[in-house]
Amino acid sequence: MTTPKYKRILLKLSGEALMGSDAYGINPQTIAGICGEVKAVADLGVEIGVVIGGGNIFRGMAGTATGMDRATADYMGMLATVMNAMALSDAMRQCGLNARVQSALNIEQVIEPYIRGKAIRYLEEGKIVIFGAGTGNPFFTTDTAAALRGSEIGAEIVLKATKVDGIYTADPKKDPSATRFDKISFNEAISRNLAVMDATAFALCRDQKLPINVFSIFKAGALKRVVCGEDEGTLVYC
Ligand SMILES: Nc1ncnc2c1ncn2[C@@H]1O[C@H](COP(=O)(O)OP(=O)(O)O)[C@@H](O)[C@H]1O
Ligand SMILES: O=c1ccn([C@@H]2O[C@H](COP(=O)(O)OP(=O)(O)O)[C@@H](O)[C@H]2O)c(=O)[nH]1
Repeated sequence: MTTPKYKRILLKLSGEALMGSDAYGINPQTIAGICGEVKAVADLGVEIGVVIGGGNIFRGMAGTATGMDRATADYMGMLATVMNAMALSDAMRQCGLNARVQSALNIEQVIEPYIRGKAIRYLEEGKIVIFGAGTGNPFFTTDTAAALRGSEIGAEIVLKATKVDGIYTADPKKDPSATRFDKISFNEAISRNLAVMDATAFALCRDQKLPINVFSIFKAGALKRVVCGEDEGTLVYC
């Protein structure tokens, strides 16, 4: 059996990863595929915390473009991540995984609040914990929520699952000549202003000495390869 390199991980799934080829929302085949990738890692005995984005439903910055107050738009974005968290937990249940959702915003009739000790207990019991509502604060992103929750639960690494297969010298969607880094230090990633992740998230992980690996969620088996310490995506190190 393959031996995982990490005992506990924090997986950040971008909201847009749930869209598949749709224009917005959640694509059932895509979410089922992602659950399959997560199951392959859970079956190795790895403890998994998940932070889910909301960009497939609502993005705060898009709201402000229409003149909406930034904080109001950000709260709407956080509620979007709650919907994704609920959809993901249900899809996980359908593929035989035991998941719990916790929310950084209080909506007790819908999901339980974020309680760090309880989240850690669930992880120890082998349950997957999905953290909804980001950090619970406007002006932040779910990447920062991943850095925060990853630090809080004592994860050994933050795995950022996204649409690109690593960190490039420039946004590969806009610049076809961009080249991929195998690894990059936090300081270089921050000083190069790489838009793949926000500086707050990079800085928090750097200060907590929590490495990040950026990889493609659409590449079959990539998540398992990262967890097993194989060369996949881009590693951000201290
Ligand atoms: N230097 C870079 N290397 C890799 N991806 C980058 C870079 N700059 C910008 N990106 C973009 O960042 C996105 C990954 O961030 P993510 O949070 O998943 O996306 P979004 O915020 O759009 O949901 C990629 O889809 C890619 O287009
Ligand atoms: O701690 C947080 C996390 C998220 N958001 C809001 O929720 C939206 C969705 O999160 P994000 O853009 O990080 O999702 P992703 O890019 O991963 O799909 C953001 O645009 C913000 O408006 C926020 O205000 N605070």
